[in-house]
Amino acid sequence: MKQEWLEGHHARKRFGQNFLHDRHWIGRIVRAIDAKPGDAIIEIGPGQAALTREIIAEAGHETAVEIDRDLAAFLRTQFTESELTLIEADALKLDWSSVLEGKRLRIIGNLPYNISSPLLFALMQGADRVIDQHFMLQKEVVDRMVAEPGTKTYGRLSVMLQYRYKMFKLFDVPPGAFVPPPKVTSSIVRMVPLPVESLPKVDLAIFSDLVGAAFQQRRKTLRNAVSKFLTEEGIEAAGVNPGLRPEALDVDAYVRLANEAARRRFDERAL
Ligand SMILES: C[S@@+](CC[C@H](N)C(=O)[O-])C[C@H]1O[C@@H](n2cnc3c(N)ncnc32)[C@H](O)[C@@H]1O
Repeated sequence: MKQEWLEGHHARKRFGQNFLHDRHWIGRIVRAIDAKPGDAIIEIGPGQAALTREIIAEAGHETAVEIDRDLAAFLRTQFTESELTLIEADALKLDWSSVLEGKRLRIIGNLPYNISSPLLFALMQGADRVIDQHFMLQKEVVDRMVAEPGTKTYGRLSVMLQYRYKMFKLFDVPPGAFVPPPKVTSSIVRMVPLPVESLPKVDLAIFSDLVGAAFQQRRKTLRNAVSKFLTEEGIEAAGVNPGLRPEALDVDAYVRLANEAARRRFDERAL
């Protein structure tokens, strides 16, 4: 019997290592993912294989991205090459569009919390090749991802991700499920990319900049918060009341503002 844990491995803070140890919670997460034989699963940060073992048992194979060399060496002792394809790399520096090429993928991970937002944005690039994503993240981050307009947690992360994915917060996981226990509660989120045909057309760079600017000044009214992009009259032309605060607008309203800003920029250039 191979050892199940890497004895003597000290959890590395810089890699956000909190390993799942509790069978009950591992079981709940694996049931939520519900892998089927032949599913093309990619796991970010397999660590000591708490989820990996179960997923490979169900799907037969998994591709995983791990940054820690010691853990990567350990993982190679646990699985055959036909069970695990291991990419030893920093998930933030990976060219996701090439990794996600071809197959319709299911992405999972108990993510290192320090890189969760940039990683979520990087994965958006390849969302058209993804069936779904299941992640464990800090509860506060998941609350922001799924937040509705008009709430305190609604912000840039909510608007940008809700533009591209339908998201479901599934359940919370307490610190005691991990070794070492993190300081915060975690949550499991399911993200399902919306069909490309259903996405409203928008210039993503302008959309992202405008939404970022709006929420940087979330206490101001829109007329002030997005003044770099649109005049008051421009905001009205997009069908939005300039006296509202940024958190009052839904994703569609931000798309309309970004499109109006893009159109006006284009018209200015054409003059
Ligand atoms: C929170 S631990 C989860 C480990 C394991 N999946 C579990 O549930 O017990 C995060 C894992 O991600 C790895 N990791 C951290 N930063 C990474 C990065 N930039 N790219 C790839 N893996 C990373 C860590 O080494 C660690 O194995």
